[in-house]
Amino acid sequence: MKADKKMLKSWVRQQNRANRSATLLLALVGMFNVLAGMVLVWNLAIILAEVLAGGQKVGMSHLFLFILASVARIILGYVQELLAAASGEKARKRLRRELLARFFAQGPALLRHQHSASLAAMLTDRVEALEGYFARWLPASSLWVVAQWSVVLVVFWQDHRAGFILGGCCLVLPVFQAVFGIATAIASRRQILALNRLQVRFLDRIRGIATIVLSGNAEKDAQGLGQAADELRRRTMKVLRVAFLTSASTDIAMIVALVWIVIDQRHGLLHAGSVHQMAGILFAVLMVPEAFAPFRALSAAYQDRAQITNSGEAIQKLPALPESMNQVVSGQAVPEHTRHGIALDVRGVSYRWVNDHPLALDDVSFHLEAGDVAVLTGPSGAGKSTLIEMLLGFIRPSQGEILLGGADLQTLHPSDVTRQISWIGQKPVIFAGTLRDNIMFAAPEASEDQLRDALEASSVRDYLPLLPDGLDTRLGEGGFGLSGGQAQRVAIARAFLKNAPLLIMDEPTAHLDPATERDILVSLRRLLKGRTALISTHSSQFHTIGETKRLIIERGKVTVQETLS
Ligand SMILES: Nc1ncnc2c1ncn2[C@@H]1O[C@H](COP(=O)(O)OP(=O)(O)OP(=O)(O)O)[C@@H](O)[C@H]1O
Repeated sequence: MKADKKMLKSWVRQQNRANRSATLLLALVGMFNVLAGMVLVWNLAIILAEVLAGGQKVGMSHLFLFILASVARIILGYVQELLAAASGEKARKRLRRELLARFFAQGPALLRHQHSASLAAMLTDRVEALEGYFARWLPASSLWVVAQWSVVLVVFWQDHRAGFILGGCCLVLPVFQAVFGIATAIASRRQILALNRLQVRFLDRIRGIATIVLSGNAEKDAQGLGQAADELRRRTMKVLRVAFLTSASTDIAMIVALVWIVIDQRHGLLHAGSVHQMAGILFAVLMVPEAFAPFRALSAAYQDRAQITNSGEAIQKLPALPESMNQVVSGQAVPEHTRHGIALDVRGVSYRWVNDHPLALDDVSFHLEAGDVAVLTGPSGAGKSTLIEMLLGFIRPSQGEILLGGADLQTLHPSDVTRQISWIGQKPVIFAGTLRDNIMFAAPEASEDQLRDALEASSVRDYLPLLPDGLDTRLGEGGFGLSGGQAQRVAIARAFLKNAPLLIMDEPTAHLDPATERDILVSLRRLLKGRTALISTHSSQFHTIGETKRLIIERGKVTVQETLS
């Protein structure tokens, strides 16, 4: 728990450092704004004193300085807004890049312990909610003490008694900050948790809409959703109430300072000996709101501060980037492959998902020569998917090593690993976009000739006439749907285009009927030529695909390892 807090603090410090120059620039502009405010109020006080003294001509220089300071404040305020928006946007872009890198480095393993709705919300809502932290909280927190106490000092220099009163009232503000700050942090954290619960619940319901309707539970489920939405509403109202109380307490302190100074200075106000004396008292009174403005900006951004802790905690739960992603290994080995494929060596590999649970992989060893086609079978839960995730580089062995083309997977940059491997899973992901986009996604730089060959070899060409716009038909959410077999051919076409020397497949025909499976096997046979392959499957049809090795895995151990002639 303590270690988590330490990590969170260091992450927040790292974010603050990354935004330091923008924060300092904003604070500097804010300080100029405060100085312009002093010039404005001083000249206004003199003009008012001259008018109140009766009949005296208003000095043109004071009027000019008053207008100049007013225009300067408008311009500085505008510049502040622009800089704040730019600073918030830059920080959000940086965070999204960091998050995406972590998501991609983890791959599918991430979805085993995080809900996809939480991940989507983290990348969108949570990062968006940090805008205020970078754009408002950081500049306000670095400016408020300096800005507020320079106003108090200037008032003190003009009128000692008024300066003392103003300073005294300002001293109670940190107490309010401590009390309401804790309350805001708690309320805001509860609001985020309620929002997350609603998002997860909502996405689950949308995905399972058919199951819910067919089970006759639609109304009950809608009530559940309504309750979750109501909880979020209550939590949000609580955050707003605390924010209102913080703002009201600052206003009370300001009114007390104002009334106190006016009562204390009433004799001077009514019987001032000179315009200068009257201007001094008016200046002290008019500067009261200016003295409280920096704290008001700070308390308005207090909710934003709570967001960084909430988001930071969620981001910290994500696994860190693998070290090889952050460092450039000089002189690192490069995997070697031949025109037959690439060699794969798995040596004494073990892995445990959860401490105290049995090993998911227990001292697994096997060797594939370039061009070998290994069919991996075993009962459910034996460790096939765990092995595949490890070969794809998403998880790392706790013991043993994996050599790809003679190079240790651990020492390779993840992009070097992915270049060597094509992966075909049970259900390929079809993105919203055209069929062409979906296939070219594997190799965006591929030529039209290469695309044509991939369409031919994968048999995608066979169903093109059935699609309304052929290759340009829009697929995915809101687009045209593909059957399981057609979608799997898209995955095979991607693998042809990528042309990687190692093919890894995880039950590529699991959801297909026997006839479609046979068709897919024809395309896969073509794909296997000149490549090494490891195919995890429950289907006996794969024993006819040109298998050269047979591996059986049970309870995390390779129990059978045969080389076939
Ligand atoms: N994220 C995880 N957290 C904890 N345990 C896990 C996790 N993923 C897998 N396991 C466990 O590891 C073991 C191997 O699971 P794995 O998914 O690799 O089996 P499999 O052979 O691919 O099964 P199937 O054929 O059903 O897909 C199982 O006991 C499983 O419960």
